[in-house]
Amino acid sequence: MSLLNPLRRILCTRPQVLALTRFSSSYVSRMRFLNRLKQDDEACAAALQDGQLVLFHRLQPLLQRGPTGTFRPVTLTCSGVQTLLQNFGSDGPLLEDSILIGCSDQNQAQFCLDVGHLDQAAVAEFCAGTFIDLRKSFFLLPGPAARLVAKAQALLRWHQTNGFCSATGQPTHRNRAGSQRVSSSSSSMIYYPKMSPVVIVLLSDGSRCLLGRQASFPRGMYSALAGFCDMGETLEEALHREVAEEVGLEVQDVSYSSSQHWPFPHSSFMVGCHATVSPAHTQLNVDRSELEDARWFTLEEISGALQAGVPSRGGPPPDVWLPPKHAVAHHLITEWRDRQRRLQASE
Ligand SMILES: NC(=O)C1=CN([C@@H]2O[C@H](COP(=O)(O)OP(=O)(O)OC[C@H]3O[C@@H](n4cnc5c(N)ncnc54)[C@H](O)[C@@H]3O)[C@@H](O)[C@H]2O)C=CC1
Ligand SMILES: [Mg+2]
Repeated sequence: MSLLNPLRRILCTRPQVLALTRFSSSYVSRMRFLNRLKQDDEACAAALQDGQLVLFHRLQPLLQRGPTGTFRPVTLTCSGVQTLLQNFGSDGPLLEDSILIGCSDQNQAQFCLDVGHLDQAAVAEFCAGTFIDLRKSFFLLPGPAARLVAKAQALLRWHQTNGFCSATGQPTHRNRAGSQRVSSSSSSMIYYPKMSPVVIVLLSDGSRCLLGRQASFPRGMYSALAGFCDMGETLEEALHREVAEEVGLEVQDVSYSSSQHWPFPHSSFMVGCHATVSPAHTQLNVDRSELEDARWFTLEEISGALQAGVPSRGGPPPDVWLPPKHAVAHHLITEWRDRQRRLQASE
């Protein structure tokens, strides 16, 4: 099979002019465009014809190393995917399984498609890319691309596991964009993709911050405390409860920092907060069934660990290292370090 010619035809090498680019390229126009595609199946089908597609194979995204050595998702045109499917003897309707995931800066609708029924190595070779496990991909890709493939994989997974109505057992059917599924029974129940809310908190006693590790974490990695919100709880209640359960402390002030969609293992909505405990009450009582260890860390220790970064594979990991850049835990720890430095400088 000749690689280069089909490749040239199928890869999106430059932005295409869209019928729908009559909108201005502003953020508001893009968001309204996307919202319309979720509601209007015909408009969505038309946008797919001019859209970009990111391929997955059994939930692994197809990546490619760019000229500067950085990874990026392989992006194909609609006709490119059709060519690929024909080449591999797959029939046309599969393209309709694609799911809307976003809109490029050039107002081009972005979709994802899982070709898990095709030969993985052959598709990868055809597209001059590699299918890479999502956890690895997430940290190889730059931020916006990492978020896009994480969202895509979460949606693909949700569709693959929500084919039936949980009330009646009848099949569910998706809309064109893949933003919902409706039960085919008389109940017409509508299902939307789900995320589990998780609160993640960096505790400070004024001069130190608290990090913990679960036995399942990679060796030596410490992170901020996190926990799933229970039904009926506010975020603040979940935060107070998780800290009490995991390390036996009572939290004082809480402030919101930032949030992120976390695809591992099953789509959590992480809400990142800072909180304080009284310097007089910092004695830990760690629940060893939840955490293998939890400790207070000084500014020097945190600064050093941030500076050292994530250990490379192969050699023995350091005693303590911190979550990588794309994790909200990393963001919280960096914010704390910067705030402590400012405080020290102003003293
Ligand atoms: N992005 C980031 O920076 C970080 C993300 N995380 C993520 O936060 C999440 C929660 O942290 P944990 O300390 O594990 O939570 P956790 O302290 O609530 O303990 C997990 C346990 O909670 C129970 N649970 C209750 N509701 C659940 C639900 N909706 N889904 C799954 N389990 C549920 C299960 O028994 C599970 O074993 C994890 O998925 C982890 O990957 C954790 C640290 C850093
Ligand atoms: Mg926890």
